Amino acid sequence: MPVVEKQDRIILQHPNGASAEILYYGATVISWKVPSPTNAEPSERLFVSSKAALDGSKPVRGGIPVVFPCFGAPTHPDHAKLPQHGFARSEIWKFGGIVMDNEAGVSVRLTLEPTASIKEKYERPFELAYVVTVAEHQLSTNLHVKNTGLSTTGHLEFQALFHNYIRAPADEVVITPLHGVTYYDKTEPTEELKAQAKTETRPAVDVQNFTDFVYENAPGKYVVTSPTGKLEIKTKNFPNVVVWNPQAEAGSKIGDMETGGWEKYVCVEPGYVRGFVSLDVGQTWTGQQVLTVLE
Ligand SMILES: O=P(O)(O)OC[C@H]1O[C@H](O)[C@H](O)[C@@H](O)[C@@H]1O
Repeated sequence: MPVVEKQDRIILQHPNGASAEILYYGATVISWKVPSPTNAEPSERLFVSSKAALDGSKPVRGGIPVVFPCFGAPTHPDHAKLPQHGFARSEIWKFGGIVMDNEAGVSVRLTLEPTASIKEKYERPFELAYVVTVAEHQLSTNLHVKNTGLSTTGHLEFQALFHNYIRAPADEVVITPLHGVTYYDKTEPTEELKAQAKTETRPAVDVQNFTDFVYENAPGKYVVTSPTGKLEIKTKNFPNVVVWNPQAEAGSKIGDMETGGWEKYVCVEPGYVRGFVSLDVGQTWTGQQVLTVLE
């Protein structure tokens, strides 16, 4: 059975060995094991902290949390009552059916509509559908956002991001090609400095120091390279990418981060987080990423 439904999660199994696990909580992909073109033995490509809560008590520290409708602390009046990174990563999604189940890919849909707990803090009408697909060397995630409102409720304004925790030795991993791209540095101490546009000068971006950079007008296709593997991230409708690694400086202050966890991953997070997507009534926006194992 290539799609296995358990009480708290769905497991996708591709006939050639790749697999993924998705929690209903947050629609969080918490495991992606995949063979590489040169090694038929599937290996885990995502990082999940051993201290992460997987029981729905708090967002998962690792895997691929879905960030919606705000990235970071809310800045839009519609999001004012929401926690950091919004509610999508901490709500229970529904199973919306199998989309595809063959050699080309094994794929399921999860859905989220306003629940009582969302309505307490967020009033906009919306529908989310999240489609996760496992192929031989690939994992694709697609987020479809629909404005289900009436003409009187107006535009749906939101941010969205896939918070990928890519398993890799943080002292050796590099991300390309970001040379020449404008970015904002969230590690700066003041709001004024955080808002200052900088230009990336490195041909290959590393995270050997505490890094929390939001790249603007990013190329949409990235390669994450380390001695343990090479991964391509190809995106659609995500003009930004965030590169985050807290290193010991900030990582040791994160309650659900295992000791030294920051040495084991880099977050490369495609998103729409500078400004807002503005969706007219009845319209749907789709953000997509395709992760391909190259080595
Ligand atoms: O601790 P969390 O709410 O999961 O956020 C973890 C991190 O997410 C993103 O990468 C942000 O750019 C960081 O500033 C933030 O620290």
